[in-house]
Amino acid sequence: MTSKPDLDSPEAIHALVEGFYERLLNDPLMRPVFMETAGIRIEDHLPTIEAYWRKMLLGEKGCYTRNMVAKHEAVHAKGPLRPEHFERWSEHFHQTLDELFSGPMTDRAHLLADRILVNLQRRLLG
Ligand code: HEM
Repeated sequence: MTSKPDLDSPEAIHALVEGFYERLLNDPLMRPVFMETAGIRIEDHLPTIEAYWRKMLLGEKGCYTRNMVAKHEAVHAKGPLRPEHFERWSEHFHQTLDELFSGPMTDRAHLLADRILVNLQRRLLG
């Protein structure tokens, strides 16, 4: 068995985001939230998500400075997010991580995602 790399570089984060969004956008529950409700432009959105994770995991400063909660509040106002969206987001995120990476930074990404998701869900759904 070949060991997997850790999620410890911008290149690794790029691969994570590509793999994660491939799953999200092929999922009939999740795709409409991104493509219809929010109407994202993939070519703008994916670099934003990468910047967010570079900030969170690599501590890169200045790359992501927006208010991500407000962004989700705006999506939720246009088309309500439900508990199953949060569950599915989480499944895809953790599965992508497990498939591609392992190591201390990968563990940290699993933990961070859980923590942020719980907070976001509480803010949006109460
Ligand atoms: C139910 C679960 C989630 C759904 C359906 C969801 C969906 C979305 C959508 C549609 C956008 C695009 C907003 C826009 O540009 O109008 C977005 C942006 C974003 N999401 Fe999520 N999201 C979820 C959970 C999360 C979680 C748990 C995180 C972090 C761990 C996260 C991080 C981000 C970030 C950083 C952005 C970029 C915001 C910006 O443009 O500055 N999302 N999300």
